[in-house]
Amino acid sequence: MTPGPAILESRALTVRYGDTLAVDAVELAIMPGSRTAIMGPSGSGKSTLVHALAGVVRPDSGEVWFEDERLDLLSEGERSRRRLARMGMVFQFGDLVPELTLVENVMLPLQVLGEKSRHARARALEMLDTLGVADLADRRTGAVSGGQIQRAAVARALVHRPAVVLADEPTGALDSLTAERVLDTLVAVAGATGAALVVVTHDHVVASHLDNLVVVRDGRVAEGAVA
Ligand SMILES: Nc1ncnc2c1ncn2[C@@H]1O[C@H](COP(=O)(O)OP(=O)(O)OP(=O)(O)O)[C@@H](O)[C@H]1O
Repeated sequence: MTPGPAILESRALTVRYGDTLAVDAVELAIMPGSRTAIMGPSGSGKSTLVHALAGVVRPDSGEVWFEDERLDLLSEGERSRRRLARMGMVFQFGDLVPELTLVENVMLPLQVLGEKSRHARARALEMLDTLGVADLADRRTGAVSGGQIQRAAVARALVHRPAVVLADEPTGALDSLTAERVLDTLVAVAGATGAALVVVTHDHVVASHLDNLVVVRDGRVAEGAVA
């Protein structure tokens, strides 16, 4: 099969955990620069789907295409390199390294890509500034708020200008006002860098900031709609 115009695409993607069919023959196409919400009941397979799209979880069958390449056929090391270089990930609790400062965390993707420390630091500070937390750059995660950690996590996910940002409940641990602000910034910065955005969420307010809605039920895409 030839790859389509999507930047990230699954074909008959299936993931099992033992007897549990977590993702069941999912067909999903993420277009460049698009903004997609993935919603559905707890345990319906949203996280597993996103992790399989990111190449973290290898499918039992089916295909994952990323930038015209079969991600699922690559070795773990190659998948990890593609992910670090071309994807950004944001999780519910930020997932920053607590021993590092915010700026050191945001520098990580650039350093993995071989950028010199001085340049990486300058770009990381710029991105933290865009997210409104540059003044906290030299603090560790223990000394800032949850909303500020999520801003730094968004900065880390976008600093290397990835093609796609995959976010799994990125604002799930925040109060609704902070969540909305973080999400607004995520959408704006992803838009400015041209990254496609895929956000798993339980929150209809969060989904309303995005353009496409994918509903997952029992591991299947139940519905795809353009808001
Ligand atoms: N590591 C694992 N080992 C075994 N089963 C798992 C594992 N991870 C997920 N599952 C199962 O796979 C199914 C899908 O889980 P998944 O976490 O993808 O759902 P979800 O829609 O993201 O749920 P939630 O909204 O509660 O985070 C569930 O039945 C879950 O119990």
